Amino acid sequence: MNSYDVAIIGSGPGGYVAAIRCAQLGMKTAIIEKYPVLGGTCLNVGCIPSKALLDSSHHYEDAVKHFEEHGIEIPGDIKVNLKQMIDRKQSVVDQTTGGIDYLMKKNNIEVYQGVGSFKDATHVVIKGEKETEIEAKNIIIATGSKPSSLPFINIDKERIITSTEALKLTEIPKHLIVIGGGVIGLELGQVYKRLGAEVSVIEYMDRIIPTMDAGLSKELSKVLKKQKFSINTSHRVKSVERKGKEVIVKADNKKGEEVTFKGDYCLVSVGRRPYTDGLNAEAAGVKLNDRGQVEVNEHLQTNVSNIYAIGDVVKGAMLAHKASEEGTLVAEVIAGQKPHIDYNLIPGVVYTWPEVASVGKTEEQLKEAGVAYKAGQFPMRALGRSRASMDLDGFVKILADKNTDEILGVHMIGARAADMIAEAVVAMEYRASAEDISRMSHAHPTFAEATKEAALAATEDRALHI
Ligand SMILES: Cc1cc2nc3c(=O)[nH]c(=O)nc-3n(C[C@H](O)[C@H](O)[C@H](O)COP(=O)(O)OP(=O)(O)OC[C@H]3O[C@@H](n4cnc5c(N)ncnc54)[C@H](O)[C@@H]3O)c2cc1C
Ligand SMILES: NC(=O)c1ccc[n+]([C@@H]2O[C@H](COP(=O)([O-])OP(=O)(O)OC[C@H]3O[C@@H](n4cnc5c(N)ncnc54)[C@H](O)[C@@H]3O)[C@@H](O)[C@H]2O)c1
Repeated sequence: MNSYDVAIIGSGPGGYVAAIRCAQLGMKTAIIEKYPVLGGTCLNVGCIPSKALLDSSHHYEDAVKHFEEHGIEIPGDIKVNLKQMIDRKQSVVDQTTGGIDYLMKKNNIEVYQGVGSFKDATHVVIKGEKETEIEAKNIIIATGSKPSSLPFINIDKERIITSTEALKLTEIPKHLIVIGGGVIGLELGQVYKRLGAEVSVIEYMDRIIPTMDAGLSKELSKVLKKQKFSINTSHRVKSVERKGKEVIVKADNKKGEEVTFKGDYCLVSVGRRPYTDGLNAEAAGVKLNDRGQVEVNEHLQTNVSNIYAIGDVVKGAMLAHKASEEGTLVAEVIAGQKPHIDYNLIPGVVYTWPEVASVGKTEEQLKEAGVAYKAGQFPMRALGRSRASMDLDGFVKILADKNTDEILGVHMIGARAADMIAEAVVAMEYRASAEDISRMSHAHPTFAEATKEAALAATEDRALHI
């Protein structure tokens, strides 16, 4: 039987990063993945394919709506070739997952294909083409998550679908009904909206992206409505029914009135659930909590001391970069180091256009905690860079401690906010004040100038260009 210092179950951004870090630290490492392709949700049916489709559909929308204004004329009709778009997405995925194969080989990590199932706290049985058993001193559970649904919905994967099917449709929906106005619903809703679908979003809470700063929800809602999205907040979905090619969704609005939505596809994007099916965690004595997550302490150690868990299968934000940070942390803990993750500084991004990005506390959280704070906000439309590219929507908002000026949260919506948020993460990591950012030179013309201007506004209400 093969023995390892560490065996990792699951090869998503949590598992494969943990494997690389373990190998870098000199540990004999194995990784077990149930699918023939490495990379997990993020690389195969998550982050990467969704961004590939967002990019393609963005190009199409630009060509149809904005090229003429830029002085670019395309003779004849501009058409979508959905098959080519989906094929390109798949080739991006294939290149990316191929890169993980290369990294496993480069780091001498043994890859096992099959479902990993605990036999006991130091042995895992791998049920693939043949059954193999391995032994490991330490085991990391990185089994991720799966889409969740509502009890009365039958996901048929044809017309009533999850994100996985939405990434490989063979036709553009005429009317896509999206249940859940969170990250997946809005990103994939925007893909099909740009390609010509009518899109209706049904959200249970009183605003879309309800966990982010309310200012961001409001601005994104405004922009999406301008893009002709139908946004229906405070709606409680009560039935989803398929009749041939039609999907009928019934919901109660805020007043308790029944509202009926009729479309040809319905995307269910109401969150994801931790995935431990087939893992046989009980054989190792590993405890799950009542939400189905693997229970861990601050070192991401389970109740069994040599078994750790990371990523979507444990508490916290279900984000690829959070999973990867946890993978690194656990590898270093096993190696006897004392790493640390500041969860407050894990940024969150929604890749709609305009992009939405956040780090730290929201205004709602600061108010609830009774923290005295000041806010500085700067609109993207006041930037030369925004006018040059015609990306006028959005703003950057900086929240800083009223007394010390330390930055407590940064919330932005606008072109390239996903990349711009990195400056805020660095600043907060070093406990910068708003004045620190306001005194740093930001290249002109860039979208990042909005961050400096928001910092000036937060420091002394002295933004320059407004
Ligand atoms: C449509 C979509 C878009 C997303 N976009 C983003 C984004 O832009 N940015 C971002 O940060 N996050 C994004 N996410 C979330 C991101 O994909 C997850 O947070 C991330 O993949 C979690 O990583 P993980 O390693 O914990 O688990 P996963 O990536 O889910 O990987 C778990 C792996 O474990 C395997 N596995 C499970 N059980 C077993 C077993 N018993 N034996 C062997 N293998 C097993 C699974 O097959 C899977 O490959 C997106 C998600 C979706 C669905
Ligand atoms: N850009 C990114 O980082 C990215 C992209 C996609 C997915 N993800 C991750 O994947 C996970 C799942 O994404 P998601 O969009 O499914 O979840 P989410 O939690 O972002 O959004 C789910 C939405 O559905 C709403 N909802 C819940 N029950 C409902 C109901 N009965 N009726 C109507 N609305 C309801 C919620 O209020 C919420 O707004 C998220 O945790 C997210 O972090 C991240």
